[in-house]
Amino acid sequence: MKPSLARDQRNRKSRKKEKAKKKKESMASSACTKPIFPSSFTLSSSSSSSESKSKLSHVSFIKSTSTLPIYRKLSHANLSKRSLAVNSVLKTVDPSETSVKSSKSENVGSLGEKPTILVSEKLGEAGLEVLRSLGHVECAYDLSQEELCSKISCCDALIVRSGTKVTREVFEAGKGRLKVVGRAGVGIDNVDLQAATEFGCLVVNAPTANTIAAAEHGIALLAAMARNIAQADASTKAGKWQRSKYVGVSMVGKTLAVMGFGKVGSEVARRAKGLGMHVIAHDPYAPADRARAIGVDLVSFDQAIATADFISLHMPLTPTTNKVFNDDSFAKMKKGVRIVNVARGGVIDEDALVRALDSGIVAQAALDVFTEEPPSKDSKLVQHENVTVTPHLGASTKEAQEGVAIEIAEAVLGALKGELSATAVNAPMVAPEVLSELAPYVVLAEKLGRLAVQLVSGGSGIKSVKVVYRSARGPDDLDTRLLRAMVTKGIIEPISNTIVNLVNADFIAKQKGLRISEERVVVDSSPELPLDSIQVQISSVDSKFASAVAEGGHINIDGKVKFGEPHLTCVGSFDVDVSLEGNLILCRQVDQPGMIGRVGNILGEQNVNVSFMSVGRTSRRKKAIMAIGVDEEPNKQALDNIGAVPAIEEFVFLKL
Ligand SMILES: NC(=O)C1=CN([C@@H]2O[C@H](COP(=O)(O)OP(=O)(O)OC[C@H]3O[C@@H](n4cnc5c(N)ncnc54)[C@H](O)[C@@H]3O)[C@@H](O)[C@H]2O)C=CC1
Ligand SMILES: O=C(O)C(=O)COP(=O)(O)O
Repeated sequence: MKPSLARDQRNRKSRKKEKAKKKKESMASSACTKPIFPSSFTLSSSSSSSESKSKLSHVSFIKSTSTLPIYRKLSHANLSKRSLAVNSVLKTVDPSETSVKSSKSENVGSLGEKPTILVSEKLGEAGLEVLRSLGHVECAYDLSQEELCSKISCCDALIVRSGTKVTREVFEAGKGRLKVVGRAGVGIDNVDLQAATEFGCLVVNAPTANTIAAAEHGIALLAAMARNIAQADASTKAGKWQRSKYVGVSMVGKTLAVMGFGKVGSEVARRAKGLGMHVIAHDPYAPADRARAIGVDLVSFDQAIATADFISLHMPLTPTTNKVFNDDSFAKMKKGVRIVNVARGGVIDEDALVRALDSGIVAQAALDVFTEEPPSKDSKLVQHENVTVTPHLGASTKEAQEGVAIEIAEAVLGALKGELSATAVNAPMVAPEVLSELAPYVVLAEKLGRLAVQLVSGGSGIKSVKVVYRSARGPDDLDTRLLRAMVTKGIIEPISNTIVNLVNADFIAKQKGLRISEERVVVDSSPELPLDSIQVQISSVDSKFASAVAEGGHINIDGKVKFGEPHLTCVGSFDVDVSLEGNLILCRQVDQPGMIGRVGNILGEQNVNVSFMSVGRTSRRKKAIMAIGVDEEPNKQALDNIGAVPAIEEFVFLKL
């Protein structure tokens, strides 16, 4: 079987331009109660493959759920090197909720209409300025949960620090509009990540800018605690002169156990070494060579707490670390141990700590963080005479706050533009160079998914989908997460009202009982290209177009990227070659002269423009498949007339 030639390519480019212009004119804009972004976009390479490969600034977005594509050019002037514009798989707006007004979006670059960004806690001015350059910024602090839920429905992004609880209710209230939550700092324990993922909302944080501030605060608390600085200060200000009461302990030569040897933990360790301390660390995930490089021994949890004179906590609050310091662990500690916590209050059982302080197991504690913030005024822990406290000041230096604000502002704006951020917390991170070369295949993957699902006959529940990637590259040399997400999007969106994106694709597939498996086939093609072809198979379903069912009994379609454009190259076991744009009619007929003309005439009579046509056949004068690309949707009459052509055995109309 040989694919026959595509025709009518001459005017393709000019038609495309016209379409793009039309779409621009009818672009959506927003009111407060309406989401401002057009519905789900997918990445499309620009019309020439060389353009799309060389620069992502040539990448445009196509609104693919509608027959009216919207093209936009991305401005990359301010893109952070750590993130890259790829796609709008992060856009979560429900098409049914999108308002369409005449466009004001010409002057707002790739963001279209200005997004609304709610900042619910104090953020450095430098970051606010970055945000204001592209969005409407509303700073509203100390909101109650109800107030936050009410405001969020009008917001595209929310920026928080540690004081805002971004609960499931908040995501529910922001559904259809809220696309990104930015945590201006490290710890994301105040954000319900599961809910964020379910609602397709990206969560990004600013993980690096406050590391030093937190480490310095840890060291400050360590030294202040060892020398009773806070207590002595209060006593002296109260008119006392208690020199013998506030005799401290030395740090030099003492053992410090750093619990959590990540960014902050290792900076604390480095500084403690400078103070002449012997530093050990516990972190089940930290590489031993990094510890060795700083002169730190990695030890077990029990070993760390049993040998330390000082313990400094730097692990995140997770279900595993929740109250990991409890009666049991205090009982294993060296009597008279001193504890610093600049991580999270929740890693300590605070009642158990009070008991350990009272019994003398713990001589002193210095705490920046609490289970409940602010802690109650009569908290026994806060009031304990051997406890030094600060009100969650670890990240609060001018430098850190400025850095964090800029870091989060860039990440949030990037996410709103459809970029994948290097600081995404609930989405896979795909390297920029990988994204760049996968861009045209992203479009292909979604279109194949969208086509395949339309070939399933109504009533057949889809349970199992297989995506086969043919590539000259080895399986480890191809990151397919993005492609799998796009196939999932293509399959699920036409048959449900769920918007699928990179954040929620796997979750939504699982929730709908859809098993998406992947297979890599190494083929003898150019390793320069990431992929030769993508095949989507849907098994155990009936098809409304029997010819789409391949020998194995599953619906089968293949596609390739040709000249930067997605092409359908196989339907069932018939080879075709048709560009995946506009709409598609697939006909199976007896292979005989005049078929193209007859169908073409029927469409022409109804003013339906044919963009491509391709015929694949089993053998001469036997069965053939005709794939016809059409710009407009044929009316019922045209479709009935096609069906009435005697040689046509079956046909199907598919929207791309
Ligand atoms: N008080 C404050 O203002 C600040 C507090 N923080 C807190 O400090 C924490 C650490 O921050 P970074 O060092 O930047 O994060 P990080 O992610 O670089 O380091 C955390 C480390 O904890 C380790 N870890 C995870 N589970 C563990 C366990 N069960 N036992 C021991 N180690 C475990 C991880 O492997 C990782 O190496 C954050 O999660 C945040 O809660 C961070 C900045 C400021
Ligand atoms: O970055 C972190 O994890 C912090 O705890 C800092 O919190 P903050 O932004 O100061 O409320």
